[in-house]
Amino acid sequence: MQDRPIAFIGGGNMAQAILTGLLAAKFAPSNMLVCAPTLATRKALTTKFSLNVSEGNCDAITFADVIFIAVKPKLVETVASELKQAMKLAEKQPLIISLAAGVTTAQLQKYFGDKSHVFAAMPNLPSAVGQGLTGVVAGKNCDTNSIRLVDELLSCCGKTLWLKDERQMPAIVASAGSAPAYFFLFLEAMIASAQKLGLSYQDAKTAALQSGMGALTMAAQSPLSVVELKEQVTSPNGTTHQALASFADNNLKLVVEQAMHAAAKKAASY
Ligand SMILES: NC(=O)C1=CN([C@@H]2O[C@H](COP(=O)(O)OP(=O)(O)OC[C@H]3O[C@@H](n4cnc5c(N)ncnc54)[C@H](O)[C@@H]3O)[C@@H](O)[C@H]2O)C=CC1
Ligand SMILES: O=C(O)[C@@H]1CCC=N1
Repeated sequence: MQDRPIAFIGGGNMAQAILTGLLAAKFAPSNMLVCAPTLATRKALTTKFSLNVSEGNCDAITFADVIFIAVKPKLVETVASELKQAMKLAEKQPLIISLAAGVTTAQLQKYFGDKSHVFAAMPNLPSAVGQGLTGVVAGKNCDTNSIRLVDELLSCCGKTLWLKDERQMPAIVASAGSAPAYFFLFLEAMIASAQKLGLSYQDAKTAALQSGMGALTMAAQSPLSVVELKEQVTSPNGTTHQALASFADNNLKLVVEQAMHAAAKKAASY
């Protein structure tokens, strides 16, 4: 699998996160092509990863048999019409894996043609460190072998979640695609508060990060529920109780619910 030629349309944040995950899983940079319109991006990518770059998206068709679409959702249709032409000329049906939020397999099938082999995937940024979560749905023409291949590829970047019902995709966008940003925001707020309480930036960051990593590791490994773990931290009328009461007064759960609904609603709007 590691010697398969793979191309990316778009070389931004998400393409680079998946690339980093694949390279860490021993994919050869010489088997990777990134098609990016801006010279600065192409130069940065060659310097950082020593892989192939091209200004023209259609080079992806001759180069690869797996193509990640890593442009903004609104650009997928435009990019697809370019690639569709090249696919016709080359008489090739590469596997198309869209990373675009909210773009469905039915839309992809329409953009790339009825015979195309499309996957709608929703990864997240921790793919770069092998800790990603990718929700994924296969289009109607994808056979067992291509599903297995896509699963193996995405698994190089973390966990995969194959959705039985594509209507769940906005929920995956809200709870995985966008979610790393919620944790970064929470860390940002904790670091700033710890500084106000007297810690240096570095100590505040260490305290927040180590507590976060410790809590997430426990939540992943413990047989106890997150509610039970939370109770283990909370002494009756102690310090944690005061903090949690303040969160409750400010309706943190509702704040989170509203934020995730807003993300899901946006995903369903593309
Ligand atoms: N950033 C994230 O955490 C996640 C992003 N995604 C999805 O990944 C896709 C890309 O997002 P990001 O990487 O964050 O955006 P980005 O803005 O970092 O990267 C997009 C890249 O596409 C390039 N581009 C623009 N027009 C192009 C064209 N016609 N042909 C080829 N390349 C073109 C841009 O130069 C840019 O480098 C989006 O659809 C987004 O929904 C999905 C999950 C997580
Ligand atoms: O913010 C966005 O639209 C993209 C999709 C999920 C994460 N980033």
